[in-house]
Amino acid sequence: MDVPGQGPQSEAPWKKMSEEQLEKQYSPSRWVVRRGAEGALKTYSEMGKEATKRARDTRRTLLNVPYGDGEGEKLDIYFPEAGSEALPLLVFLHGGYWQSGSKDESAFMVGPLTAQGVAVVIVAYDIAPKGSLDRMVDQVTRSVAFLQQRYPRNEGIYLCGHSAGAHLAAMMLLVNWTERGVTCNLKGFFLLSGIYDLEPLVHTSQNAPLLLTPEDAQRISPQRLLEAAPRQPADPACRVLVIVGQHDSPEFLRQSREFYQTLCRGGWRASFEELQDVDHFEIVWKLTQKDYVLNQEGGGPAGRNRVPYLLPPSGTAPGDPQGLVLGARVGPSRGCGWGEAGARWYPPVRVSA
Ligand SMILES: Nc1ccccc1C(=O)C[C@H](N)C(=O)O
Repeated sequence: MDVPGQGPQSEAPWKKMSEEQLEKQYSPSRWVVRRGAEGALKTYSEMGKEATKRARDTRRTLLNVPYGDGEGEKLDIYFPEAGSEALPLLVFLHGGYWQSGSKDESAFMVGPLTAQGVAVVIVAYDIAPKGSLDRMVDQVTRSVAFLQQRYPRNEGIYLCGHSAGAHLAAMMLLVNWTERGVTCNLKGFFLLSGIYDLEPLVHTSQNAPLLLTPEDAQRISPQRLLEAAPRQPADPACRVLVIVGQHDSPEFLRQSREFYQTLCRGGWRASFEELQDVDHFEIVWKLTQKDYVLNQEGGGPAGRNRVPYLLPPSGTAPGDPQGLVLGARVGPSRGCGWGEAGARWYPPVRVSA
């Protein structure tokens, strides 16, 4: 399958690793630098539960909205104060290696984002062993189509996924929405510490409930699918922000970097950030904190050293593009951007300026 010198797979470093090394690379909790492995998992879970409780106690919600007939096909919607259906929707897909986690402990970003006028949707999907990876991908696809149909006046759907959830979000880059009978207003993807090539996992203990074969892994790996058949975004303005933590494992860093490069080659408006001083779990639970870099406001004058992420630009003039604005790191940035080294991202108002 792999021809030397033909793309990242040919020199994939994981192929030279021992079973033990590979196991460690794909155990995010073994790379954390604070709290220890167990402490990191515990804090992550506590933060998620607390944030979800707070979100449900303080926000206007629609909980357990069915997006399909399956028992597990439910999503929770958290609304900002101002009642309108013309809102940007941030849709979150939780992590947990497709075998742990739930929507009921994953409402991390609801506080900071709803306070800024964004509706947040947390999607449940059937984790293994109940669900197969194919089923999860199909469920997430249907949840996004459902949201578009239920909120046709939305100001953009932004998919955010963490870890395994970033894989599921990335699979949405490949969906033919027309075949699904919808025109999705997908405006952006925030992929946090994701896995985009599943093949290495086939050889780790994580595969026990997943039962993936190398062929399955190939079929549902966005990295492999996009390498084999580059696909263009339906909306050329749609952006993809690939983010990984400094204290993710080298394999996780490699996966993010290579996925980002593949997106660039395929003509996507992609950007890559290695977020300093955060690990695989902090990268997402810190979304509970309004001063976290990923919760900083988008927009603002060009030239300021700001990193707009998950929030809409403030002070946008009427008629300007609304919605969430993906990263504009002003300063040295890695990789190809829009095909040029050191490319920057600017909010839409700046692009045309
Ligand atoms: N609970 C999670 C939530 C989100 C992302 C990963 C996990 C993991 O548990 C990963 C793996 N089992 C680890 O111990 O590193």
